[in-house]
Amino acid sequence: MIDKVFNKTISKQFEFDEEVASVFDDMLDRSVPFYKQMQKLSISFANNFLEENSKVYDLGCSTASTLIELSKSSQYNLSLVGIDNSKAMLERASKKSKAFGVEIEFLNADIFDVDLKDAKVVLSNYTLQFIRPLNREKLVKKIYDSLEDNGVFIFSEKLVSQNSFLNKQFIDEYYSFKKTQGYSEFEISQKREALENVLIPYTEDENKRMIKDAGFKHCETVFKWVNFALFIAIK
Ligand SMILES: Nc1ncnc2c1ncn2[C@@H]1O[C@H](C[S@+](CC[C@H]([NH3+])C(=O)[O-])CC(=O)[O-])[C@@H](O)[C@H]1O
Ligand SMILES: O=C(O)C(=O)Cc1ccccc1
Repeated sequence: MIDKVFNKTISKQFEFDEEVASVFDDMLDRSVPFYKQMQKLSISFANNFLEENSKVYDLGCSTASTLIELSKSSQYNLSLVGIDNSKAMLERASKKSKAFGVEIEFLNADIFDVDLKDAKVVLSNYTLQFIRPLNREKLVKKIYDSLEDNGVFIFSEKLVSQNSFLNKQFIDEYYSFKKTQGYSEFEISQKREALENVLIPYTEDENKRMIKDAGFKHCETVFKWVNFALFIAIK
């Protein structure tokens, strides 16, 4: 379904509710520059670290597109766990994975409440940005502690620039991108307001600092378009 969530006047904060879940794949595809390419890259980097029966967690799995694509691309039988605190998202995820014949264990829970044991790969695309700072740092430490030796954390995030002049250009570029994707100025500004204090982006350096502080030995930016980036962190 086509995303028209912000085509009407909205006074509440952004939520992953039934309405958002029902149009989510279209929303992500049209709102995140190079979303599909970054998803493909996260899958191919993940595949390099996986073997038979490896355990993979997707934190904030939404409708499970990444885990489904990962399973389809892998030569191995994987143990896949998708975690999301939105019931509406997981209902869709469950239907979709059944339709594709992919076995995934779904946990309708807060990421903080789940034990990520035996993790070889932890994926989290565009989800840390919704976790409050301080908690975000704690979560990344928990991911580090849960990963097996040489395990990897692959994540993508919306970014801000440290430089206020460039930051304004980042925002302008992103809004022109959204216009090319068919969103109106009204929809763009409504969504911006709804996301205020809900989506809290870090700079690229802050993300890398957080990863290093948690103990990861290496962190690389794998892909970047203006204010969106994919990172890989190796334990
Ligand atoms: N504390 C939390 N605990 C569990 N889930 C959470 C929490 N906070 C947010 N979520 C969930 O994280 C997901 C973020 S969307 C991820 C896209 C996906 N990775 C994709 O590549 O398709 C990104 C976006 O909408 O920008 C939503 O489904 C939330 O319900
Ligand atoms: O930051 C924005 O304006 C976005 O639209 C990013 C986004 C994409 C999909 C869900 C939530 C936020």
